[in-house]
Amino acid sequence: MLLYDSVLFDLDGTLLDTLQDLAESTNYALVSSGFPARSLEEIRAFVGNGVARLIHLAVPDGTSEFCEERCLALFRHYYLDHMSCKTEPYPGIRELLTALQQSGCRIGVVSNKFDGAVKGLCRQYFGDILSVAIGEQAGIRKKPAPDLVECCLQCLDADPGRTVYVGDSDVDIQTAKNAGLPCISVSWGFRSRDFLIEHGASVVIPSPLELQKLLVY
Ligand SMILES: O=C(O)COP(=O)(O)O
Repeated sequence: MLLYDSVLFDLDGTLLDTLQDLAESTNYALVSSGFPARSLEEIRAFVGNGVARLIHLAVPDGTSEFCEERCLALFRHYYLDHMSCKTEPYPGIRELLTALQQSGCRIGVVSNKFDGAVKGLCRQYFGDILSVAIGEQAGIRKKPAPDLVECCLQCLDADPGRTVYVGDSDVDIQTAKNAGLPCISVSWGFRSRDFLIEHGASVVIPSPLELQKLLVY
């Protein structure tokens, strides 16, 4: 039995631990641009609002728009070639997705990462378990605007009244709210349980196995 007929997942920090590859690509772009590298913890805090925002926060204050754009282009190019070097699904995620799929759940992914990388990573790690994976693209506002979620609901032909959103960040809590969906926050990703509660999380789940027990029973 399913608690919800459809589940929309965030990608980075929720399904996949992408932090090492994001950090290495960011530091490649920074150092190639003559800027100092950033620590893993700094980069963890910068992720969640798309790669343009990540690079904007990572470059030194006062960097010109031209240099920031060039750094972003270096990042994108390098990341596409290195995005699955150290990236892995969190333990228990494949089992969770398989259990949902076998129970007939519609599963979508909604990410602020650029669309090409989102589709590539989802194909590589989850094959056809996921029905739809949507990332940042021209003409659709990023999360926390509800646009990507609405697009995903449409592609899945999902009933919003029977759908839940699952994510690891404050951006995800706000996105679910803006889209009118219930939100399950998860604390195995890039943000702590305390941070999520401070940012309005009503349900925080500590592991994919616990989430599986909640969603499939
Ligand atoms: O690129 C990012 O900021 C990460 O995006 P996500 O957490 O929405 O998957």
